[in-house]
Amino acid sequence: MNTNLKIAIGSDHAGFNYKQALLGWLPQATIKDFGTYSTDSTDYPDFAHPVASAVESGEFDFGILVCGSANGVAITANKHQGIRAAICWQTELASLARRHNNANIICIPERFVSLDDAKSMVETFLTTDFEGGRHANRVGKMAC
Ligand SMILES: O=C(CO)[C@H](O)[C@H](O)[C@H](O)COP(=O)(O)O
Repeated sequence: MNTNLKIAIGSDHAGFNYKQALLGWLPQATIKDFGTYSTDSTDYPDFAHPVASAVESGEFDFGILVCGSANGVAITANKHQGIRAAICWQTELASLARRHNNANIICIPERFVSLDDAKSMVETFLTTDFEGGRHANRVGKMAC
């Protein structure tokens, strides 16, 4: 995995355990933890917005957001004009999110996937390039 990538990661309480596992698995030099920092009940926008802003600014290359279903963090992150946040529950979806949608944040549903699948999705997401071509036309039309 490209250790030069700068990655922003965040979760609510329902995504905390997988966030911590991913922190211990990804190269530490390239990742910043935006919280949450326990399993105490939290509000996912409080963590999704900072991660989205960090990626949208260009300070970080990609974001990883984890919550129970991934819906909350994805809906929140996609409020940001420069964000293309994709909910992924299997590795092929993580690949397509990068290849076809040029996604810059992966949203993982902790309560619905295994940790091994989460790791596989993250590795695929971070190592797959956008294909451009016809897909670039479509991505260019996303803004409203
Ligand atoms: O937005 C969500 C649900 O679509 C996230 O999965 C949250 O993690 C979830 O709502 C948290 O639920 P809880 O009952 O408060 O733990």
